[in-house]
Parts: sequence; structure tokens; C-alpha cells
Amino acid sequence: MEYAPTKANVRRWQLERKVRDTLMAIIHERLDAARVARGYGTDLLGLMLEANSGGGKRVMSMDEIIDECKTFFFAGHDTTAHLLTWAMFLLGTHPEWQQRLREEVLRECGGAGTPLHGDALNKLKLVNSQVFLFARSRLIHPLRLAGDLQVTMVLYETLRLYGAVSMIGRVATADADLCGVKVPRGTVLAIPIAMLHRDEEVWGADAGGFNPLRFRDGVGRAAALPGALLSFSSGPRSCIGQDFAMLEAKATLALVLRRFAFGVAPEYVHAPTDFLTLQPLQGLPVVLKLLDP
Ligand code: HEM
Repeated sequence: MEYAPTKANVRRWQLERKVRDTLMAIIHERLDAARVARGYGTDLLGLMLEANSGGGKRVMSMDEIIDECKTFFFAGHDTTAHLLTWAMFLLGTHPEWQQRLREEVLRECGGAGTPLHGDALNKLKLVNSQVFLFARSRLIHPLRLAGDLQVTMVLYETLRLYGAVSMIGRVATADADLCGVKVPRGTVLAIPIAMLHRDEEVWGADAGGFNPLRFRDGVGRAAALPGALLSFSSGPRSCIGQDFAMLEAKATLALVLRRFAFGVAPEYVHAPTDFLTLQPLQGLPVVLKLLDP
């Protein structure tokens, strides 16, 4: 499709060109390194370059690799950044929970002087990836695991109240009947996750409030319906990066909690706004206090 060269479109093309050039620079760097290392590496980019180099059977084109990189960057960056932002907001406004988490992190990972190595992080990581893969294949809610730590409970509660993705869409592939509502094949359905996450019939009378303890017996038992937490969606097209996002968020929170006590600054304006991801309209100013080492 052709687009008119309006100011907005020209800016978009320039931006797209810049993103493409940046990605190509990263890819060329990897291709150069691969000549010495005799392999592309085992991360996502390495696997895609391997698929691109398959001689006569080239499985992925360079354009497809660039598109995948953009998808992962877009899907993975702001979502996790805003999970951390809202977790900071909720912990900043609930200092008793902040202190509980700090004690847990110090107990499991040691103080600020102790490097945050894999073993310590694993203690904060109870979303087991094998269970996750099994769950994906069986269409079971991938987060339904019991016996979690408080950091995880706080992150789930943050995802419930201020999940980065407020709405997802699906197309009905067959005629359906949703509790008496006829849905013809081809209908586009909008699933309002943010609304469903505050439904008192599902989450109880305190659905609007911050209560991480609702997740104390695992995600599946936190609400009247086992698959009620939809922050990472559900089923075969659910978020492929959810384990990574939870681990990244736990690691970052652990690093912050060990070094700082924090509160929300008085100039903060509470205006959650959906710009593709849910974010505070005017940012989240915080006041940090350096803790004794
Ligand atoms: C808190 C962080 C995150 C949240 C709340 C989140 C949420 C979601 C949701 C709701 C979907 C489904 C969208 C739909 O059904 O239309 C999705 C898909 C996806 N996410 Fe995430 N995500 C997060 C982090 C990440 C990270 C870190 C990555 C990559 C490293 C990632 C990669 C993807 C990809 C590739 C898809 C598409 C999967 C597919 O279509 O099969 N996400 N995410």
C-alpha cells in the first residue's frame, strides 16, 4: 500500500529506517563474530541466523529476522518496563509490603554487596519453564503454580491491577454462542483484560484494592475462575516471554529493594493511560533513600 508523503509518514519512514539500520548493524556484528566462532550462538538471534544460512533451504529471510527482532523488542521492552513502574508505584504507596519484600530479598539473595547470581535468582523464580511449556501445549493457564514467594505475589497483583496490556483482540474462527450471545464466524472480539481483572464476581469484594495475599496459593486459586489472570493472555498465542519478564522484573526489584527505600513523590498524578501499554500519563516520580550497606 502506498502512503502519502505527509509529515507524519515521513517521520515514520525515517524512524523505521533508523530501526532497520540499527538492527542490521547488530546482525553484521554477529555475522562477523560467527566467522571466528564458527557458529551464530544459541540465543534467539543466533537461531534465526542459523535458519537464514541453511544453504538451499533458507528457512528465514533477513526481512523476517528483522521483523521478529522488532516484534520481540516491542513486545518485551515497554511491557516489562511498565510492570516495574507499577510495582514501584504499588510498593511506594504500600510501605509495609515494600519492607516485607526487602526482608525476603535480603534473606534469599543476601545484601547489596552480594552479587545477584543465578542460584539466588532461582530462589525468586518459581515459574518453572518446563511446567510453562507443558502448560502451553495443553492450553492450561501457564501461571497456575502454587506456593510462591511474596515478590511473585506482588508482581501478579501488579499485573492484575495495572497489567501492561489492557485489551487483546481475537477473531472467531467459527460461529459460537457465548452465554446466549451469538457470535458469528469472523467477528472481531475485544477482550477487556483491565475490566475483567477488577470484576468483583471473579476476584471478590476487594477486587479494586491491592492485596497480594490473594495469590498466596498460586495464580489458579486467586480468583473464582482458575484462568482469571489474563495479563499474559492464555492459550497457544499467550506471551512467549512471560517467564523471562517475571525473572527480569524480580531481578530488578531485588536490586532496587536491597539498596533503596522509596516512596512516590508528592507531585505524582495518578492517571494510568493506555498508549498501547498502560503507563502513568505524567511518569512516576519517586523519592529514593539510600539504605545502609
Ligand atoms: C510484563 C511483561 C509482559 C506482558 C504483560 C506481556 C503481555 C503479552 C500479551 C497479553 C500477549 C498476547 C497478545 C495477544 O494475545 O494479542 C503477548 C504476546 C507476546 N509477547 Fe509478551 N508480555 C510481556 C513481556 C514479554 C517479553 C519480555 C517478551 C520477549 C522477550 C514478549 C514477547 C511476546 C511475543 C513474541 C508475543 C506474541 C506471541 C504469539 O503471538 O505467539 N513479551 N505478551
